[in-house]
Amino acid sequence: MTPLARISAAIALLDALESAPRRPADAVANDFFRARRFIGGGDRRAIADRAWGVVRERARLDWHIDRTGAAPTGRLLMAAYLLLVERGGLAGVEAAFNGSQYAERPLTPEERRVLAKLDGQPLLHPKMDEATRLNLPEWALPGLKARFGEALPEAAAGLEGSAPLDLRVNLLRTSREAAAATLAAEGIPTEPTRYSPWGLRVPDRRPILNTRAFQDGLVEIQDEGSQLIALLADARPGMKVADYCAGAAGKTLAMAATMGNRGRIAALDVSVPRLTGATKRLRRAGVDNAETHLLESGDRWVKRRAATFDRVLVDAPCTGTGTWRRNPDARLRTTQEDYAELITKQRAILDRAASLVRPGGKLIYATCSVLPGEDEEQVRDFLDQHSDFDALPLAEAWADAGMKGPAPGEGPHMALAPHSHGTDGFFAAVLRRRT
Ligand SMILES: C[S@@+](CC[C@H](N)C(=O)[O-])C[C@H]1O[C@@H](n2cnc3c(N)ncnc32)[C@H](O)[C@@H]1O
Repeated sequence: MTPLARISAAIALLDALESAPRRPADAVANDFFRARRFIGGGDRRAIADRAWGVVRERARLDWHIDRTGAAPTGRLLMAAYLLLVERGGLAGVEAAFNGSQYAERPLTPEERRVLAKLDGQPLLHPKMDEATRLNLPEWALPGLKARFGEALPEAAAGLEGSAPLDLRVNLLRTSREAAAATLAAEGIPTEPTRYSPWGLRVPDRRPILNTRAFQDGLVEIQDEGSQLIALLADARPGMKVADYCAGAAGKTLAMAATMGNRGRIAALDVSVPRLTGATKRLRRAGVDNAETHLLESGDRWVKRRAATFDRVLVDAPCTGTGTWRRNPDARLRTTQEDYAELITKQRAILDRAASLVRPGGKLIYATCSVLPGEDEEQVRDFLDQHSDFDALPLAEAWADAGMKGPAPGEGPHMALAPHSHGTDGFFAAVLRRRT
């Protein structure tokens, strides 16, 4: 593909995203490329990079375009991106939209008028409101301010950065050192992660899905923060563990490893496709102490097993604000209403899951959100309603899990963020049932 054809295809992808505003962008992009199998790998990457670039900067580009009185079409967004982000100059944009074969048709007089107004403006305009300047949705701003205070600009920049590729070594199959050596022999250098004893970071995000190490189940892709949640669960050999909201079993796998494949894990979820994915991953990783169960309405599974689990991990559905750098479209898609609905849902899930914990057992509540409303405020409300549970200070939960070094933070709970920990934004609270 020529460079101009790639720009044109990126605009077509933006239009496809725009026509499915509630669908996750990566699902739309997968469909887009599946319908265009003639596009090769290098072209795909170039097209997706440009389209994601626009998605990342969408709020700021909208702000600029809105001031000219125009509507943000795919073509205008791309042209504004080339102008304001790539700083290609007006002549460069005209050249990209030159109407030659496979290139975009020339700019219309109206598009030219808009772009002439944007030409020379800084992307971060002094008149921009705080939310747009920081690239944060209005609905999340109060919560983010409460979480980060003075450090908000730094934290917002962290949530915009590019995410590293982290691997969790499958201790059922190998050691961290041996996995690193296997990957190095396949041309993938890695570094040990800062906090997780099982983690390897791939510094330049090389593709690893075709490596032997991955295909043989020696490593799984999992952000270091996510690994730490599984670690705090402190699941030990012989225990009975429930992974409530198990999804595709990311944390089930990690807990199976700390349990040395001994004891039982129930991986529970309401989604059939996710549990199907979980079953495949468990097999590939050689886990044989876990079973999946689909939670359905009217299901008596939870009731029948009340107060019988040593550990219950609730990895609750959330706004995903902590993973915005991986899913830049989520900050555009999620609304205030979604946020309110999720808070209600999290409360119900936590209540139900808590009934599974035996006296003396631990309940771990986790999200990939950095908003206190989904995190410590949920924990506080839960503890107000459940006098039989106490919060375990992070340092104690960390030590319980066999960790010698300092815990990743000083607060009562674990609150990770890209700018402070180099991980995605995650929250975890460890609660112990007394009676
Ligand atoms: C954050 S994701 C879990 C990710 C997973 N633990 C992992 O590490 O890969 C949240 C999950 O909660 C599930 N979920 C949503 N509502 C639920 C409910 N009422 N009960 C149990 N699981 C639910 C979703 O299907 C989704 O898989």
